Amino acid sequence: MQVLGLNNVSKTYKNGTIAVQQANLSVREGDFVSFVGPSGCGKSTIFRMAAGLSAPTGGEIEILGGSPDEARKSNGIACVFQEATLLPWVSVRDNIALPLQLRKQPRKRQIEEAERVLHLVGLQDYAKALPRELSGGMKMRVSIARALVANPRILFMDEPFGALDEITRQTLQDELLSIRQKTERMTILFVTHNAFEAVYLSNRVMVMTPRPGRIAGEIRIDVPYPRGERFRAHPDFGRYVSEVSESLKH
Ligand SMILES: Nc1ncnc2c1ncn2[C@@H]1O[C@H](COP(=O)(O)OP(=O)(O)OP(=O)(O)O)[C@@H](O)[C@H]1O
Repeated sequence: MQVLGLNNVSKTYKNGTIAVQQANLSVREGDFVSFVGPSGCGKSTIFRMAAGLSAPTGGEIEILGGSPDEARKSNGIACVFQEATLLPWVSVRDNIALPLQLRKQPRKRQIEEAERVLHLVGLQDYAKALPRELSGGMKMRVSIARALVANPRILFMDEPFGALDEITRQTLQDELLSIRQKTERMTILFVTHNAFEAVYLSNRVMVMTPRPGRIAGEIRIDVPYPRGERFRAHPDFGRYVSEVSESLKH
């Protein structure tokens, strides 16, 4: 079942910058789709349009059977960005509960749901901590938990691990795949500069051209989940990474 469709989608900013030109894409439920491409090729712009945060100047976007704005308002989608953007003065649990609080859910439900996703990201012992007491990786886990708290069907992640060291990054990649296994049929769209990360996580890697951004091609990673260290060490992994890296040069 298609959950996201881009039909000739373009975006020209008011200053005349053509950020995205005629992007076409069909994402099926349960896909893990990564976008790779040079800096400034329009990856974030595509995301912002699909997530209803910015309007396209051409073409159509259908998401969860309606418009991006409808999907955002109905909690069907959630976003995670490179910066964790937590409220510094409230506890981890309340940061996570924020989307439910904004939708005026009963307090009891807010706490139950926040506790549920705290377990999912392994931070159950930090419910009462403040963000400043956490490491960068833990802050990102909180940010992911906050995105998951309202059970989105599509999760947009824009370079979520870009600011983390390599070891933390790999740990979080594994945690994300494990969350995905537990979260039935959640679809993930993921922006990264890193070919290794894209191959490890995704079943589809979309390669973008330099500005104006177009989706130049797709590389399918036909390796079943769950994936783990054995995949990272497998010759197929290196081959896929080379294929993605090569396609970025064209
Ligand atoms: N609000 C804006 N107004 C004008 N131009 C913009 C705006 N946002 C982005 N751009 C331009 O659009 C192009 C695409 O930007 P975008 O952030 O989508 O690229 P990106 O591929 O996500 O880049 P990066 O990998 O560096 O994060 C860039 O040339 C950028 O300067």
